[in-house]
Amino acid sequence: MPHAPCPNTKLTAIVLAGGQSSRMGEDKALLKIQGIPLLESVCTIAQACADTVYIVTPWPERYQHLLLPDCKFIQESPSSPVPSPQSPIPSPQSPVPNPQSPIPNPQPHGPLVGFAQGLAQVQTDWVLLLACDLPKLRVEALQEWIARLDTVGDDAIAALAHHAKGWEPLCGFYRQRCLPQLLEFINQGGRSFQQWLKQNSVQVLPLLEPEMLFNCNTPEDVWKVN
Ligand SMILES: Nc1nc2c(ncn2[C@@H]2O[C@H](COP(=O)(O)OP(=O)(O)OP(=O)(O)O)[C@@H](O)[C@H]2O)c(=O)[nH]1
Ligand SMILES: [Mg+2]
Repeated sequence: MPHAPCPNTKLTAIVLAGGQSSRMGEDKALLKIQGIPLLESVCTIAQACADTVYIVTPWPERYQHLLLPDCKFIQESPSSPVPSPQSPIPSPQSPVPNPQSPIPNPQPHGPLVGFAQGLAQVQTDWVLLLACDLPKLRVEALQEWIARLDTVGDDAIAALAHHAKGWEPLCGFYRQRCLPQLLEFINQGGRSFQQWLKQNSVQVLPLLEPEMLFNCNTPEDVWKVN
């Protein structure tokens, strides 16, 4: 049953779907978990939490057949890592390439650059960033986090869960106004979320349901959830 959107939440969601899925050996976004492609389930949850959902990917044509009502594709630009006045990234409304045309397979820049290209389109103060490989996401847990955003200190650029390996960057919240410093970090060659976050103030979100962050990277991971 679809969840009702959070009232009064001016939030945008960005779902990243441009990874190589090299450990999985097939595109994780299309992988069916309990019969539903992962990208579809993650976007359904994103829509229950946010007013606008963007999917950042270099290959939107791959996902056109999925049930993604009202999600907007942002086609990741392969030639320019970050948006600049000379090379604006296409607007989310711009037509996606004809599926009949040859499928480009550019080398992706990695999730940090994908995120920056998405963030450049965002109009709300806060953004929920999600990987597309999170089969155990829960709307209620995300909504609990959303309810805390009003209390996040002004100096924090993000509100994220923290675990033994560091911040969980691909299931959490960022302030839109962090874009200039993110672009600066990327322009200096930075590509690591953890390195970028180390340079900034980040608020910790309580991780009440650690299993929610389980991400499906290998075929063995799929057996655990299917
Ligand atoms: N838009 C975009 N998303 C990316 C890019 N690289 C990774 N992602 C996404 O980031 C999330 C986490 O990616 P990983 O779990 O590291 O997966 P991956 O890079 O696809 O897989 P591996 O090749 O096995 O590391 C997934 O949602 C990926 O689709 C990128 O260059 N662009
Ligand atoms: Mg992963």
